Amino acid sequence: MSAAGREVLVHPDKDALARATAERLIARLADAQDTRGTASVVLTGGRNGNALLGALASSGDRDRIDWSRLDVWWGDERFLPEGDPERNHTQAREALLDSVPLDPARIHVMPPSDGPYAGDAEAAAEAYATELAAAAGGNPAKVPAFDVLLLGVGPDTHVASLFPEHPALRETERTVVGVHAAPKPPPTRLTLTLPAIRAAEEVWLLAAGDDKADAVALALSGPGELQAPAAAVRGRSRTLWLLDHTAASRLPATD
Ligand SMILES: O=C1O[C@H](COP(=O)(O)O)[C@@H](O)[C@H](O)[C@H]1O
Repeated sequence: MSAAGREVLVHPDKDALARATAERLIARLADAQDTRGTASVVLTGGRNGNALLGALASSGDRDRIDWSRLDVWWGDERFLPEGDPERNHTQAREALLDSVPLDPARIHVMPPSDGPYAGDAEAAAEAYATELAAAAGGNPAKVPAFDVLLLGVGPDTHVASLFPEHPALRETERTVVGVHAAPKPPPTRLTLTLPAIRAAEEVWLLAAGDDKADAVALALSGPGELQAPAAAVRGRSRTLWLLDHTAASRLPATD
């Protein structure tokens, strides 16, 4: 199925979606490493992102990825103290990162709220932007050309921490910004901006379950970008919507 340049793949249920996406990601990252020596992935938080990481951890193929040559970044983070169970980093560690031999220097965590940027989300965002720019290798986008950037889709169509009608969505210069008064807790967050997301080679959006069906239908119906952030993201070479049957159930029927 294709919707305005996007590919839409539908899996039977949430578990099948997580397993199939894990295998797809292993193949994509291993291929990048065969070609270039290294690979990069941008992780998402949320239920589907964590289910994917769990499926990666339990895949028999997982060591086709050379974990020591993988750069791991985040698309957004909840601005909370280090180790807080609601931080996307904490959840990713539990689901996958603590069980694979990653190079600690290649795990690029967004700063917590209790470190050197205590309580200052703007300073934390700037620090992450600096880290991205240092790894960009001359890319004018000031971020690396990520091989795969993963995004969960919220029930309101938010992706990363870009919420409908929020100021962060209008950002055209900075690659990372602080988000304040987010409609989903916690209210303070850090997020990649649209220009940073659109610098990725491939963007993969994940959605499963009935509470995502309206968001998926809206985002793929050609809405305004401020109204539906999920409609505003795309990869340079590929934009892939990876859904389960329930999340896809309100899309228009195709022949
Ligand atoms: O808060 C967040 O939510 C979104 C979507 O999460 P889900 O549980 O509704 O799938 C997630 O993509 C984002 O990274 C996270 O910070």
